[in-house]
Amino acid sequence: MAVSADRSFPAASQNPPSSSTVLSEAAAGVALRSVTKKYGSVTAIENMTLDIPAGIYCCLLGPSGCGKTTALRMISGHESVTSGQVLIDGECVNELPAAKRNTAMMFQNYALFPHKTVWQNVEFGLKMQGMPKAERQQRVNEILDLVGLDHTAKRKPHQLSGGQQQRIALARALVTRPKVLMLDEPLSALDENLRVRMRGELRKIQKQFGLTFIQVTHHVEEAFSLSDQIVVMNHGHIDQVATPAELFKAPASKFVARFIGDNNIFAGKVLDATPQADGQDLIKLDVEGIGALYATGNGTQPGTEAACCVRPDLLTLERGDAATDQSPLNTITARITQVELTGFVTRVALLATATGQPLLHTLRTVDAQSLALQEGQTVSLKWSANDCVFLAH
Ligand SMILES: Nc1ncnc2c1ncn2[C@@H]1O[C@H](COP(=O)(O)OP(=O)(O)OP(=O)(O)O)[C@@H](O)[C@H]1O
Repeated sequence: MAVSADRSFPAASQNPPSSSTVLSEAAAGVALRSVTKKYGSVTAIENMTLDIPAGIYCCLLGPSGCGKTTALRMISGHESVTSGQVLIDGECVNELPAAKRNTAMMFQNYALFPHKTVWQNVEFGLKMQGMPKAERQQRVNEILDLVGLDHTAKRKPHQLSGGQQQRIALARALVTRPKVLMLDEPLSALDENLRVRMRGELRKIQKQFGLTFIQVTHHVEEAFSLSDQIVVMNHGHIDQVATPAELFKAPASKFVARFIGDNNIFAGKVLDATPQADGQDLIKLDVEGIGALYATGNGTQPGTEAACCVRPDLLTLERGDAATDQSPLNTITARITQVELTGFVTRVALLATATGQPLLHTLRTVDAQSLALQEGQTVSLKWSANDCVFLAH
């Protein structure tokens, strides 16, 4: 696979090495089988089973303390498992030390040696492997060229920008030709603009090499923009494994719907579930104070406590009270508490008239302006059952 001509790493040579010469190892898949990790009385990970196919960008996403770093460190070998198995390329690596797992780790703070030059920093892992000098020189030169930083080889890390330090950390991780690269919050030290640019570069290099990348992040947007597969974690468990598009369309639980942000969630009791032609059920929920709401989903029984959610962009807002509306859509009346113009999109915060529940609607600014929305107005919000995701837990 040749390095594409439009790569954005600056100052790369005119004849960059191809990624296949720089990284000759094939990517490996990673799997966890019923993995549990306990620190004394604290259970950080409980019975986690996961498959990460070779060559994908996978993000472990979740709030602080949910166990993402622990999961990553067990894969890399920096942490042992209490029970269960970690498989790399189908082989159980529980007993293999980190250095023997054919993986590399890129740390949050880059962990560059401040007293060593860029060149020496990148060379370090190869030296530890006992690689002969001539081969080391060739490898380091190739990878520095590839990340466009060969001209910084003699500098110390503090003489580099944040983005350049990040690229050196990446080069140092890639130079050992790992089958899996693990990244622990690699962008968190960067400012917002650089973070967005560097995540594009990370994604690009992962695709170029076809390597398996596993990244820990608590940034929803970052996980969405980088991943082929997102693993949403909650209190040491996996709540959902999905592509970004699937996660956006159909969060699997109240926790996921909340964590990925801005969904309107209604808790209620299932009244009935009617099978539809597409294999999904049309589920009628009784929501206290609001009445019946219709959602689409599967696997529920009447009488079950459950919830449903709808994205803020899938609501339709109409001026005026909805009390007499007989349409088949879900309809509730709400009062606008804030209209926030954020650019092309306007965010409208509301309170449900019947219950006082906070709600959010987003719409194109041009549409918000034509509706002349203002704080204090009473409006109706409508949405179809197809856009309303049933949440069993
Ligand atoms: N060495 C340790 N000793 C005891 N408890 C630990 C240790 N490391 C982690 N834990 C606990 O295990 C749980 C999971 O921690 P972990 O660092 O994996 O979470 P995280 O999702 O990566 O959080 P963050 O985003 O804040 O880094 C937490 O309750 C944490 O306090």
